[in-house]
Amino acid sequence: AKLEILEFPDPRLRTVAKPVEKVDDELRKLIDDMFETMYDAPGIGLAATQVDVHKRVIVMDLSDEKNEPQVFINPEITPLTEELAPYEEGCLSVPGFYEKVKRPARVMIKALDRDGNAFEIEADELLATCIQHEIDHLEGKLFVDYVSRLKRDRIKKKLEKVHRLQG
Ligand SMILES: O=C(O)C[C@@H](Cc1ccccc1)C(=O)SCC(=O)c1ccccc1
Ligand SMILES: [Zn+2]
Repeated sequence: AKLEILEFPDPRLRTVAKPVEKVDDELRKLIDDMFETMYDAPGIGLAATQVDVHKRVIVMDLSDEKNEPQVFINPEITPLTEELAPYEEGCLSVPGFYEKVKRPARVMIKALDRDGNAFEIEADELLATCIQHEIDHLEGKLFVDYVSRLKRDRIKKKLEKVHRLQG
């Protein structure tokens, strides 16, 4: 089922997600619903926090054909370089706004897959940017936290107005 995506400045987006205890069929149902929600948005990533489920689960698919789904459960990230790479990031929880964010260019990710098996991958380019953006969501952080307060307040005002008009 398609899930509702929370939008900034909803305070629930600031919740710190808890580790997954058990990778079971219930969790796999959530994962499938997250993929359906992400592909429909459309987006290339989605963290459980964004659909108001505060568990450390991320789904991603960077492919053009939308046929390379990736699942990261209880992800742990380690920067592999001090080099920072800039990227014009978007966010399904901050619709219509894009801001340049600098993040470590190469990272190591350790996580569980949808069957609960541990894996480890090295990421660079968009995969590195996106996984760091998603892990931020699990920590209650948003990409707007990296821009000036002035810019963040402008984005907040604009989205609050849109939400008021939506009633
Ligand atoms: O809010 C999210 O986590 C999803 C976000 C992920 C992300 C994109 C770009 C840089 C960092 C993180 C998005 O998917 S925003 C939408 C988007 O970027 C996109 C949508 C369709 C095709 C390609 C990109
Ligand atoms: Zn986001």
